[in-house]
Amino acid sequence: MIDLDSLLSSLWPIAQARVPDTEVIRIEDAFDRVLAKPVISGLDVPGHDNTSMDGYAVRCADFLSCSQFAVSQRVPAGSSPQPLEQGTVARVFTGAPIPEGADAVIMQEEATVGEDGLVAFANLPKSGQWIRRRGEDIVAGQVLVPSGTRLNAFKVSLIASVGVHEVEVYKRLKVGVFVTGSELQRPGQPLNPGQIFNSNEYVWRGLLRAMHVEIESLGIVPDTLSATCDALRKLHGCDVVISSGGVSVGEEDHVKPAVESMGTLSSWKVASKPGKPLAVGELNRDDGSTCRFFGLPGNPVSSSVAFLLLVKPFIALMQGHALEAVDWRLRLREKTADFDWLRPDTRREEFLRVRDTPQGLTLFPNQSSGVLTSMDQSTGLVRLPVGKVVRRGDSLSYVDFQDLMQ
Ligand SMILES: Nc1nc2c(c(=O)[nH]1)N[C@H]1C(S)=C(S)[C@@H](COP(=O)(O)OP(=O)(O)OC[C@H]3O[C@@H](n4cnc5c(N)ncnc54)[C@H](O)[C@@H]3O)O[C@H]1N2
Ligand code: MOO
Repeated sequence: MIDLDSLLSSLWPIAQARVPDTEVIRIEDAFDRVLAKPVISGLDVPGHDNTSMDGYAVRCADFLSCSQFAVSQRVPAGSSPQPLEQGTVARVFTGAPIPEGADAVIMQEEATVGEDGLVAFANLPKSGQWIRRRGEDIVAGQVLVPSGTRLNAFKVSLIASVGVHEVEVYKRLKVGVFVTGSELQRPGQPLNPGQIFNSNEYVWRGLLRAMHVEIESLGIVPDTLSATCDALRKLHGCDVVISSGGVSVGEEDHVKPAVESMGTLSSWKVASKPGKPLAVGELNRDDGSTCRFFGLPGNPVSSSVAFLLLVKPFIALMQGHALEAVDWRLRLREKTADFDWLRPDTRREEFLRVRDTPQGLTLFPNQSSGVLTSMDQSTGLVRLPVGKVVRRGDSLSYVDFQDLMQ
């Protein structure tokens, strides 16, 4: 039996060593993806000086000698103006380019057009007023979005604003999942005697979705060696494969032999409660490459805890996230126990489901690894060293589910 710290230390470098593939995709498809190559603007935005108001483009110096002006040209947005004739003004509309020679815009609300068509203005213009300058938003050559950025709506819009329609992003990780157990039934289907519903898969699905990975699920796989081997063969093209159940020592537990027949099993027992039977290994592909495999225990709490402590951080590291952001051991905080725990496990460290309250940590009354409500009703886990007796008032290491799930 390997201790959890040793297992994590052996796994993290494997995840970090991954060189991610990239692909070029259209910006319409780029939301939530991570840029592999920076987007550099090829142009200035705005591309020309333009007016931010409907009104008149003027030359301030003309106001020294004139008080009424002829309108020498009309410039809608999207047109290309002539240089401004001396002593005249140009009718301009929001977004229109400023004619060469003009150096201010006067809003039309401040203008009066006489019967003779000449325009007079209520106020003298200030040089530069109501002109949006070329490049005031973005300049050509500027790194608009650096690589490593997850693209949200604003960033994709920014990329579109400089006319780029394709971006190079990291390929999404593909995670294959299946659950083993002939007793399992899909939610929504009638339960036959002795059957239970598959709930484990939904913890993974929820957490994997937030990690923006691609999920390929085979759903429920019967407890036979051939069905388990088939499932592994179908999924071994994925980056990571996760299963639950069938990793203990019973005759119905086929995951270990199935993995051994298709690759290697590096460990299958962790000194952790819950989550002791845990098959960690790799599956060989035909081209000589391998795929990571995690066979989690079937018990719902064991499967959830093993996923949170081990699989989720592993995948996050593969995605290029920093170790400091991923390793939950750095999020452990000292909190006071508001409970006694007098019969600790003498061979495995324990992760107790607790609630963080103003009085201290309270213990969920049923710590059985089959009791899924203990996850839902708790706020986090206490990490207890092997054999540790807890008395009310003791200081304990606590990690919040928010930190584990984010
Ligand atoms: N003789 C021994 N028996 C067991 C040991 C042991 O060391 N010696 N370890 C126990 C521990 S600890 C755990 S954890 C479980 C793990 O067993 P498996 O991974 O082989 O899981 P199963 O037997 O297939 O299932 C266990 C339990 O969980 C339920 N289950 C399974 N899959 C799902 C699912 N997708 N959704 C909801 N519930 C699921 C299943 O019906 C069983 O009740 O082994 C102990 N036994
Ligand atoms: O380790 Mo099992 O995961 O305790 O129930």
